[in-house]
Amino acid sequence: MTRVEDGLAAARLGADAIGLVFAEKSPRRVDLAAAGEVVRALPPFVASVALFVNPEPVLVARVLAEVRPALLQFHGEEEAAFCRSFGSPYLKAVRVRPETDLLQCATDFSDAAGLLLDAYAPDAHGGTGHRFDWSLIPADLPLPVVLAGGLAPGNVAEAVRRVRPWGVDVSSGVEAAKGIKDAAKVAAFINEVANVDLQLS
Ligand SMILES: O=C(O)c1ccccc1N[C@@H]1O[C@H](COP(=O)(O)O)[C@@H](O)[C@H]1O
Repeated sequence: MTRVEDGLAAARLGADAIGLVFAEKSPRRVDLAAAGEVVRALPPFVASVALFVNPEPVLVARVLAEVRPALLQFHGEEEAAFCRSFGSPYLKAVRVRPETDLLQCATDFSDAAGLLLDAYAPDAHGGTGHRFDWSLIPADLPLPVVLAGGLAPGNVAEAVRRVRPWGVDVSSGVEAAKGIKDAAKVAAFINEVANVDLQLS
């Protein structure tokens, strides 16, 4: 989210959380002042998540102090000691390809709030709109999974049925333009998730 109105619209439509990108090269990058406005406008119980790619510790510290996100999300090559060094709950993003050992990732980041599983792309750390082969996700991962990567209203129901993640994360699949959300697409996405029949017994 780069705009208060997009954050509020997502919250009203039922999003559990919104993301703020602080990655240097992202077209969705938001500055601290705008991010703070988005977070302060959110209603109760809607979480804010600050995304980073190999950040300088001072940036994370400033974001925590000035924006006060509920969660940190690391999309780069950060190690667990770095992720936990801020004393805030975090998600570790893993870009999945066939050789990725997700059970080892869960061990390495055992104190993470969860693993965010995204598509691997050689030239980007996220926000690519690419999906990955969901069958690469072991059924017995000992951490909550947040599924990301190329999700959109047209495929999220299938993703939820097949992967049964703790949460789903979408960026480019619900945009009108980079950094600008399309409320109709956000509504369609959330509606699809809400209506998945998981046939729980
Ligand atoms: O959105 C970005 O520009 C971005 C940049 C660097 C790291 C992560 C980024 N976005 C996150 O990537 C995943 C997947 O996005 P998409 O739905 O495939 O576009 C998601 O967590 C985004 O928030």
